[in-house]
Amino acid sequence: MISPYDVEDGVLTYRFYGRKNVAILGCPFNGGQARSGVETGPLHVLEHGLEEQLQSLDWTITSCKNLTFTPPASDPDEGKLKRPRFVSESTHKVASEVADIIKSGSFPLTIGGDHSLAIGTVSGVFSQFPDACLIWIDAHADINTPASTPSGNIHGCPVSFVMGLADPCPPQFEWVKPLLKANKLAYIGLRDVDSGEREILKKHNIAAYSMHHVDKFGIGKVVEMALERVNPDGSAPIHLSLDIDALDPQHAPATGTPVRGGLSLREACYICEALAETGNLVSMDIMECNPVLGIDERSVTSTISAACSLVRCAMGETLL
Ligand SMILES: NC(=[NH2+])NCCC[C@H](N)C(=O)O
Ligand SMILES: [Mn+2]
Ligand SMILES: [Mn+2]
Repeated sequence: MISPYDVEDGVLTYRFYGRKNVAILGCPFNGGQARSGVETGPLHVLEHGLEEQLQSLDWTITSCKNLTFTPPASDPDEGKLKRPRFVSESTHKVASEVADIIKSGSFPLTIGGDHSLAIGTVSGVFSQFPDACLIWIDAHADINTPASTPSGNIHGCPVSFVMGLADPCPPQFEWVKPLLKANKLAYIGLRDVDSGEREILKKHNIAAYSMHHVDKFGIGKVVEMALERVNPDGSAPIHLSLDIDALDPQHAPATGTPVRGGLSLREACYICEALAETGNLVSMDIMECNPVLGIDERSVTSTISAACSLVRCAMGETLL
């Protein structure tokens, strides 16, 4: 049984908040990887009408702001890591914004930008909800360490940073606390995992459901198993970090590191709905939409509208 949920007059309860207040945090940031354009993701998602869509789901938008990120004048590589200062300073800012949003009683909805931003969102959420768990929906595990990263792109490393696996911790990231424990993390949608990452997943016995598991068990069972692993008694707050490349490129082609054989739109929607159903969702990231990489108007629109659909599902749409 998936953890119980409260439905009152057909409206989902978000039990860690008194009312349905959401603060949208646009993060036009691209420093965690090499392809420009991902910084325009938030603008496209908002122009698609996300605010109105959330309002029609009875959410009050308490704030909607875009952060600004300015690259430092000098930012030499730290070992293999590229743009360590830019990523560190930017994600530090995101962490404090997310923490402030939660303190003010709103649900932080963070729109990226590349997935290195999750260093900030996870740090912010776990500073306020120390017993939270993290559901990471992605083609990639993003758990490379500074030693294992094949690319040096920090968007492939955020999970290792928030778990404190980077040893030694790069000096730029000393502010990041190891708030995430291995038994509080579950992945769904994996299909492009580096060999170093595979070792880390095994060593720490992290709940990782790949596309193979989705095919084998079906998405309903996979979500149930994932929640059972990270939230066995159903009481923990949940942060959802969603990389749009978890979707099959058929549905979300405009992204920097697409991988074939991904989640159908319905499977991804189902994950979001099931998490909403728990009533325990406290925060969500939607990352890695890169409109510049769409080959035509249609591929951009399908990517952005998929992102908006997933947000709406997590914010209670289909159960209303
Ligand atoms: N957030 C993402 N799209 N990450 C892709 C990571 C790709 C690869 N594993 C790397 O470390 O570079
Ligand atoms: Mn990815
Ligand atoms: Mn990712």
